[in-house]
Amino acid sequence: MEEGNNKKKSFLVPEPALRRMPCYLAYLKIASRKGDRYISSTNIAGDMGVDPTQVTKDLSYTGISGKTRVGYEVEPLIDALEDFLGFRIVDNAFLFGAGSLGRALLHDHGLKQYGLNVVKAFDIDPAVVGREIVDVPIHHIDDFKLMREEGVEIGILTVPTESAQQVANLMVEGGIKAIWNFTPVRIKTPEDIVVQNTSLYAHLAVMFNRLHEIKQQMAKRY
Ligand SMILES: NC(=O)c1ccc[n+]([C@@H]2O[C@H](COP(=O)([O-])OP(=O)(O)OC[C@H]3O[C@@H](n4cnc5c(N)ncnc54)[C@H](O)[C@@H]3O)[C@@H](O)[C@H]2O)c1
Repeated sequence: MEEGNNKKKSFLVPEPALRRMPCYLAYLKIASRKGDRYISSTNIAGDMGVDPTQVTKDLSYTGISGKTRVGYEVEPLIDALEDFLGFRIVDNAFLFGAGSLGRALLHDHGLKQYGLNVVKAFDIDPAVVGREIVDVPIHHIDDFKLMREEGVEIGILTVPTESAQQVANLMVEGGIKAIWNFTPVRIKTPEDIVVQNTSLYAHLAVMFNRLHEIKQQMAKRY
């Protein structure tokens, strides 16, 4: 699924709370479009299938608290969540591996909305090096070191599994401080590097398993 390499380290905000926050944000934006000015943690909890005390605790990390009886003011809470999650500041990033998944990410408009702007991509394939994909130039990986002075600290890793560790090492040497790792390889990095592993297929496996279990339960019932 999605997990970081930071289990040993202690952070102020627990990862599950951070993962729920974008869902609260999306929910609040829908409420805002409907014209709701206030919303209670009970409503949010009921609609999102979360415990109300959990909602209150999660939202307290933004520094905003609800008012008795009326709940949270929707717009300030949206602002606070976006600020807290870093979605309002756009960070530049490099992408490593402009293949099928890398290209799909370059085409995704959502990344920039959520604060991530891919400015360059790196690959080894002569068929893509020198080209642009949605205005993002593709350079040869060997040129990456020359670009370290650009101060980009975030790297997206979408190379084949066999090259994952080697490219991750290059990324770290080149000044990357946070790696969004889409490969299934559990890459090894120095302690001060943030690694976020993401797998669509892990979620797919959970979906298949749940579907299978529900079908079995239904079959037993009837
Ligand atoms: N997390 C997910 O949900 C998910 C989904 C799909 C694929 N993946 C993983 O993402 C990775 C990429 O998958 P894909 O389908 O896009 O593969 P792909 O073969 O289409 O693309 C890989 C790209 O990396 C380039 N590359 C190879 N070695 C390189 C190197 N040393 N430096 C820079 N670029 C290099 C290749 O030329 C190619 O363009 C794989 O590890 C795959 O397992 C993960």
